[in-house]
Amino acid sequence: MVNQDITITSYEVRDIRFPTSKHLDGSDAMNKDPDYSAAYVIFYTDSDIEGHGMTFTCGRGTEVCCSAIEALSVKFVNKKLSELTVDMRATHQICTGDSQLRWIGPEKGAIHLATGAVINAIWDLWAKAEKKPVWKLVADMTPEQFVQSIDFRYITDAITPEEALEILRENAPTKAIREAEMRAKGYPAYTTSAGWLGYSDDKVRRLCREAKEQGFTHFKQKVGSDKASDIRRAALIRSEIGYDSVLMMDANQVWDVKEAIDWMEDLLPYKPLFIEEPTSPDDVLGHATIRKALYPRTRVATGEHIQNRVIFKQLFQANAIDFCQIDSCRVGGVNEILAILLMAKKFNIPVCPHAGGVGLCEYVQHLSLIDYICVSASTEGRVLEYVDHLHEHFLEPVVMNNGRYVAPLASGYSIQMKRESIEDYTFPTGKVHRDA
Ligand SMILES: C[C@H](O)[C@@H](O)[C@@H](O)[C@H](O)C(=O)O
Ligand SMILES: [Mg+2]
Repeated sequence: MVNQDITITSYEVRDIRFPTSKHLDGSDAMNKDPDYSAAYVIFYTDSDIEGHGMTFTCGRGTEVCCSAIEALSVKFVNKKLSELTVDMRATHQICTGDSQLRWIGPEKGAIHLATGAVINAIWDLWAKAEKKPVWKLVADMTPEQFVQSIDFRYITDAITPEEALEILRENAPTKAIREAEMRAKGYPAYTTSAGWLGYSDDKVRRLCREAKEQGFTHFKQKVGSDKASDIRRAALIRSEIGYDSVLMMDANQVWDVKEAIDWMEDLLPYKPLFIEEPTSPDDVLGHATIRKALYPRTRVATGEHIQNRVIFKQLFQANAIDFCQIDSCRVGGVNEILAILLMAKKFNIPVCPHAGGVGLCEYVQHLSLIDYICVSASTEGRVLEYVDHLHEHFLEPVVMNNGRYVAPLASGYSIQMKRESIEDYTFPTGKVHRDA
């Protein structure tokens, strides 16, 4: 493969922060004032192709992820791209299997967020070398190549490589039909940006109206800070979107298990499709208890803080969730996502990725296309999150049309930021921070 005859020569890591807390964009009951940020990495090569990747953070702490990215990136210098892509499972394990770094995980927290950035940058590099978007690179893989990129350690009690192959082989003959459909129609989305907790009622009302006009039929509301205000806000949103549209609710981990059930009882009249992150992301059995108490009056969703495939496995095994919200860089990048998509398919749980923040929409559009074309072969009950912030900083920002993501066609993982944005928002030396 001539395309891949390139070698990584160096890397650059940047701490990039956007002052979104100024207008409370992205605010919720737990994250009251996020500054949407990226721990960002660029792999340079001996050609003009660069691999870009990032992991999403909320401001303070981005420097910790940058340090972890440095620790991992150095391991890729002098590697040939072909040497990395020939065995993507082994490439993933360069990050997750380091015999010393592993101690500060394993496969969780800042070091795993860093793995997400680094592995995603390698996929970006590979896809650019092959002149394909990442989703198409994966959609063109044989079932064997797809499975070869996954680390099945710790999940074979839920799905074996053979079972994974069976799923992919069954879908392979019809992949082209679904690909054509996605190119023509795009992937259905829902919006969160109308319902941030820190927005005034008037602003929420206006944003709901605008989103409806743009074709959205699914809306997410932030809850969990003050029950009376949640009830008032739910009534307000319902009055704007009606009961033909779908309302979701997101508590961002604020409640204890019993508190979650009691609080939601009072919000059920507004018919939320699901309650997202009702409690700690590590509490598998707590999610199962909440689900048992509320199902089917509402359902349970989680994923943006689920640290790895093992916890997703347990959530599936324990019947703890109804919607699986993979996060493109919370877990260790594309490889681990593929494992989670396959498990979700086996347990018949729809995948509705977490997006928003900065860069997450750009990433996850690829993942939902992979899910539909190769794995789930269904869009039923599936919507991909959309948040209308910071897209202007990307070279190839997401494109929405009538409440759907338009399939991205540019090479790579759509995550490359404009050089000017990288410079201006680098913390603390960039122009935006110096002038603040
Ligand atoms: C801090 C962030 O904006 C979160 O509120 C956001 O990721 C949210 O949970 C979501 O589901 O989009
Ligand atoms: Mg959320």
